Amino acid sequence: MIKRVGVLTSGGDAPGMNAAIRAIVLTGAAYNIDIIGFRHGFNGLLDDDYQTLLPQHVQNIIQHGGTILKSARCKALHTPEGAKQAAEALQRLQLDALVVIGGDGSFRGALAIAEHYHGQIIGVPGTIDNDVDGTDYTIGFATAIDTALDAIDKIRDTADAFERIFLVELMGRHSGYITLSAGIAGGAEQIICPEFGALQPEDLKTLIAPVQRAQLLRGKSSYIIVVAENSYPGGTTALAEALSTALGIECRACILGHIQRGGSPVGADRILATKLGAYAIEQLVLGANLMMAGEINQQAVLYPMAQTGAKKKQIDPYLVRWQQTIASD
Ligand SMILES: Nc1ncnc2c1ncn2[C@@H]1O[C@H](COP(=O)(O)OP(=O)(O)O)[C@@H](O)[C@H]1O
Ligand SMILES: O=P(O)(O)OC[C@H]1O[C@](O)(COP(=O)(O)O)[C@@H](O)[C@@H]1O
Repeated sequence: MIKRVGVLTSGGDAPGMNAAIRAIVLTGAAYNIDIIGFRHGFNGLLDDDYQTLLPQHVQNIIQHGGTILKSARCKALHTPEGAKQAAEALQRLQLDALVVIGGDGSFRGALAIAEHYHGQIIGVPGTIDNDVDGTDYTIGFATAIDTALDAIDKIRDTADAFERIFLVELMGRHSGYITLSAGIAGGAEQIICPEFGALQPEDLKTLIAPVQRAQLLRGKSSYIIVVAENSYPGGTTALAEALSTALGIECRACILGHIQRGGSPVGADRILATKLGAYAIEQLVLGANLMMAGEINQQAVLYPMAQTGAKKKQIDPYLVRWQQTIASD
C-alpha cells in the first residue's frame, strides 16, 4: 500500500514541470496518498528541505514556467555516500516511493539512490532537450521549440532587412532535437547539430559553398544557420567571425540561451505533463519501480529508467535527409 510519495524536479528546469507536479498532487489526493515535495532537486533530500503538497498548493500553477519546487543539479549525489544519505532521508520520512521529474541524468541519480532504498522510484521525463529514450517527447520540449521559433522569425526580419547571415545558437548539450526542429520550422537554410558531426575550422568550406550558391543563384537576402551549442571550437560567435572573414559578408551570432527554458508551457506540454504525472502515480500504486512514465504514439507507457540514456535518441532521419539534401542546397 502506497501512503506517502516524495516528488522533486531535477536538472535543467523545463516548462510544464509545474503541470506535472499538479497532476501528481491531484492524483495522489484521489488515491489518499500524501505527497511530499523536495526543493532544489536531490539537494532537498540531503538538506531535509521539503513540504507536504496539498491540492491548494498546486492551484493556478499549470500555466507557469519554472518549477514551484525549484530545480538544481546535485554534486553530492555522484558519490556513494550522497546516494546513501538521500535514501536514508526517504526511509526516515517513511516515503513509500519517489517521483523524479527530470532528464536521463536525474534518472541515473535516482538509480544510485535505489541501490540503498527499499521503496519504489518512478521517473517523469522533463527536459527541453528531448534527449530521453522511452518517450516520443519530454515535458518542455514543445515550449522550447516555440520560444526558439519566435526568436528565429524575429531574427529573420532583421537578417532580411540588412541582408545578413545570422547564426542562431540553440540549447541541447548532447542532442540536436531543439536545433533540428526549430531549424526546420523556422526555415533555416543550414542546421549544425551534434548528430551531423562536429564542425571544425577546416570544414568551413562545407558551410560557405551553399551560402554562396544561395546568394548568387537564388538572390537570397537573408540566410539563417541554426547551431546547437558546443558545435564549434570557441562557440557560435567565433563561427560567425570565421564566416564573416571567409565570405566577406557580415555574419552575426545570436545566442538564445536560457530564454528557451522559460515561459508559459504550450498546450502540448501541459497535456503531456498532466498525463505523465497522473500516470506515474497510478503506476506506482500498481507496483511500478525503476521505470519512467513516457508516451509513445499517444499511449502512456513504462520504460526502464536504466535505459533512458543508454542509446542516443534518433532525430527524424527523414527530416535530416531533406534538410541536408534539399533545404541547405
Ligand atoms: N551518474 C550519476 N550518478 C548520480 N547522480 C547523477 C548521475 N548523473 C546525474 N545525476 C544527478 O542528476 C542531476 C541532474 O542531472 P543532469 O544530467 O544535469 O540533468 P538531467 O536530469 O536534465 O539530464 C545531477 O546534478 C546529479 O545530481
Ligand atoms: O542551466 P545550465 O546549468 O547552464 O545548463 C544548460 C543546459 O541545460 C539544458 O537547458 C537542459 O539540459 P538538462 O535537461 O539535461 O539538464 C541544456 O539544453 C543546456 O545545455
